[in-house]
Amino acid sequence: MYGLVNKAIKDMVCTRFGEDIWQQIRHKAEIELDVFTSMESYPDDLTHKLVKAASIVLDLSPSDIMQAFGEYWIQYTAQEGYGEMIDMSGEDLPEFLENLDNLHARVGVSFPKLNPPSFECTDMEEESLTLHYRSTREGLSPMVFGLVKGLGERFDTEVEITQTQSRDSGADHDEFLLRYKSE
Ligand SMILES: O=C(O)CCCCN(CCc1ccccc1OCc1ccc(-c2ccc(Oc3ccccc3)cc2)cc1)Cc1ccc(C(=O)O)cc1
Repeated sequence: MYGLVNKAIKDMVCTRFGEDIWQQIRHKAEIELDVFTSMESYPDDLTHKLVKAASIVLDLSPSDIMQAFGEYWIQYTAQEGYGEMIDMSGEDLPEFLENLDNLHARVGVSFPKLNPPSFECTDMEEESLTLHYRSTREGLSPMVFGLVKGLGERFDTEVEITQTQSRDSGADHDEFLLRYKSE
């Protein structure tokens, strides 16, 4: 994952729990680095270690950590200069999700080590859609709940997300039913 992700995790911990909780998490994760370079690519394992250590130190489940991170990612990337990119990708929540693979393709042009997940929308109705999430990475599906919640806040749209299929229980990809109020 690009360092931007690890920087966002550090930033979320520092702003919400303080610097010394971050140091405890970094120590527990046995990570020497204290500064992550946004445009450098780091092993995915480093991010998994951070999530696991944060879950122990904060006494929260890894799923809670990933949901909180997903939500934080939306505001963090907007403040880190990707706000226009997000704004260009859709006028509303469904349109953004339909364009998300294109957004990743655009980022990937400049940053070839990007290994983005794929998001596909089907069964699109006025106030609902099915979101298919495919990733080469294991166990990050709780992050999708937070990402969608964060998008709801960004688009000022009430959204309810339920997982309808899960890789953990044998499906070939994760699937979510999204219900939202169209303004
Ligand atoms: O792999 C998985 O299964 C879960 C990945 C969860 C994080 N994604 C969230 C995607 C997303 C979902 C909903 C709404 C918004 C989302 O993200 C928008 C977005 C996506 C990518 C970036 C991005 C921008 C620059 C990057 O790299 C940099 C950063 C600074 C300078 C140079 C390069 C890396 C990602 C920014 C916003 C974004 C992402 C971040 C990093 C990677 C990667 O390094 O492969 C792949 C995807």
